[in-house]
Amino acid sequence: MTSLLEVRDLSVSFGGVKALSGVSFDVKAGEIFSIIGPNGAGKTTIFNCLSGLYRPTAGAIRLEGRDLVGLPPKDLATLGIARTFQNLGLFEHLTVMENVLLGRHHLMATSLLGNALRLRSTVREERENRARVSEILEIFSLAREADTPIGVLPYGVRKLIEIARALAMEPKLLLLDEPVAGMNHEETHRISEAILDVRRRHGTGMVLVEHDMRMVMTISDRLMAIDFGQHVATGTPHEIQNDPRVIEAYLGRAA
Ligand SMILES: Nc1ncnc2c1ncn2[C@@H]1O[C@H](COP(=O)(O)OP(=O)(O)OP(=O)(O)O)[C@@H](O)[C@H]1O
Repeated sequence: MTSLLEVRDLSVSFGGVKALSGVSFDVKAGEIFSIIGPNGAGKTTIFNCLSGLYRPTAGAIRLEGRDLVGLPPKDLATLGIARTFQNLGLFEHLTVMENVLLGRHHLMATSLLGNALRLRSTVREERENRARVSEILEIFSLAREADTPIGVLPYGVRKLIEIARALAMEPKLLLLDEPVAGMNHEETHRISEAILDVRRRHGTGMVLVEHDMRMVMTISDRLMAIDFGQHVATGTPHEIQNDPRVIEAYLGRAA
C-alpha cells in the first residue's frame, strides 16, 4: 500500500544551524503518527515544511505520490493538508459555526456576487456547508455552542474549535501542533477522544506534535523520536517507550 505521506531525507538549515538533517518517515492513510523530541529537536520545523511555511534545504515530501516541496500553503491546503497552530488563530467576535465555516472557505464555489444576489445555488451551498459543519461540531460535542461567540468560551473549548475548523477543510492529512498544551486532564481526555473519533469516522491521517507523553502514547499508532534534528527511532508506543536510544535521547532528559 502506498503511503499517504512520504518524507525523505528532509534537511533544513538556518544559516549555520542545521535544524533538520536527513529525516525520513511515512504516514499511512488513517494513521495517527506522532513526532516527539526535546525542545529544539526540530518538530515545528518538520510541521512548517509539511504546511509550506518553510522550504527544505534538501529532501522530498510527497502526498499520495505527489511532490509538495515548493508549493505555497494555500496550494497544500487545496491538495488536502490542514494544520492547527500552537497559538489559536480564531476570530473572537465570530460564532463557533462561523469560525468553523471559515475552514471550508476554499471548498466554497460561490462568488461574492452570488452571495449579494442570494442566488438559489448560493443558498443551497450555504445550507450544505452549515450541515457539514454541524456534523463536525457534533463529533466535538459542540453543537450546543454553535451560535456562541468564541470570545466567551474557555481556552480548552477554543482549542477543540480550532481542530474542528481544520477538519472542516476535509483534509487527507491533519497536522496537529500541540493540541493539548495548557489543558487540564479532563480537557486533554476530551480532545484525545475527539481526535480518535475523527479518525474513526473520516479515516483522516494525522501527524501530531505534542509534549504530553501520556496523551501521545495513548492515541498514536506509531511515533518517531528525533533529537538535534536527527532521527532517533520510529515504532509503536510500546517500542518507543522501551527503546534505549529514545530513553537516552529524550525521556531520560525530559524530567
Ligand atoms: N526560523 C528560524 N530561524 C532560525 N533558527 C530556527 C528557526 N526555526 C527553528 N530554528 C532552530 O531550529 C531548531 C529546531 O527548532 P524547532 O522549533 O523545530 O524545534 P521543536 O522541536 O519544535 O522545539 P519545541 O518543542 O521547543 O517547540 C532549533 O535550534 C531552533 O532554534
